[in-house]
Amino acid sequence: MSLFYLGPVALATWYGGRRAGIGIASISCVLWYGTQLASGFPYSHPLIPVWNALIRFGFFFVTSSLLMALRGSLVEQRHLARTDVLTGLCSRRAFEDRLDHELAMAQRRSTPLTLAYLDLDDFKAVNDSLGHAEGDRLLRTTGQAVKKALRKTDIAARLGGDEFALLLPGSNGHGAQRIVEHLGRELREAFSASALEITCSIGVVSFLEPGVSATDALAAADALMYEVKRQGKAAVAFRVVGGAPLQGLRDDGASTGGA
Ligand SMILES: Nc1nc2c(ncn2[C@@H]2O[C@H](COP(=O)(O)OP(=O)(O)OP(=O)(O)O)[C@@H](O)[C@H]2O)c(=O)[nH]1
Repeated sequence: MSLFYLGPVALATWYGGRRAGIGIASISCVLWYGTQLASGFPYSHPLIPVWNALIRFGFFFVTSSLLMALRGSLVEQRHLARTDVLTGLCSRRAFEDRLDHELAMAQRRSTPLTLAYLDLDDFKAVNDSLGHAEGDRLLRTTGQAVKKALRKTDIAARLGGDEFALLLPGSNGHGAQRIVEHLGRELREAFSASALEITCSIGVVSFLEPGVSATDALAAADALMYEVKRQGKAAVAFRVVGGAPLQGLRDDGASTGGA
């Protein structure tokens, strides 16, 4: 009988929250109390059915509270898994999910999409010379500058260490160039405000005819960023994949300016 009432209480708590759970628990106890009275059972004391109803309500209340705590902790775990705690940007996992989704949308709508891969230059030296806490502060500063530079529809992530990724849905090479230039200004401002001589290397790949997998897209932007590192760091390289080459943008990964 308890389980008969417990099911709806648990479901109401899980999907509707504590109030809904307590509401259903109260209704269940009243109904149960009513059926006990209606059964005509000869209780040794008239208050026994009331006592039973209170005990059941207490049981439902505790169950409901435990379920709420469990649900809260699951929601928090999920949020933590999808967020980079240090910067508040997306985690790698969340970013890859969004990239998958945005690539599928871009393919369906035949719209372009740009992916940028950013890595701080000589970040290890900051950690080594100024300490890990200062390194963390720099990562947070970078995350804030990235957030400031992006549009609401763009997505940014810290993939790990000093590596960041930016996803710019709907942006072709020219649109991405404007955003990345804006990002460069934000980063220079943020770094100079922190009195740190820091630069970064960025690889920006625009997919004009998306049909590429998330893994390959990320690998292409990562490879382009490494090409910038190899050529001396502190620069941005743009690359356009698919469609006709755009005027003013090299599609061979050439460096186009400092970051
Ligand atoms: N402060 C801090 N450091 C981190 C964190 N995660 C990784 N690191 C450090 O970040 C550094 C990453 O260095 P790399 O990107 O490999 O090298 P780099 O010095 O930036 O050199 P280049 O990438 O070649 O310019 C390593 O020293 C890691 O220990 C973190 O969360 N906080």
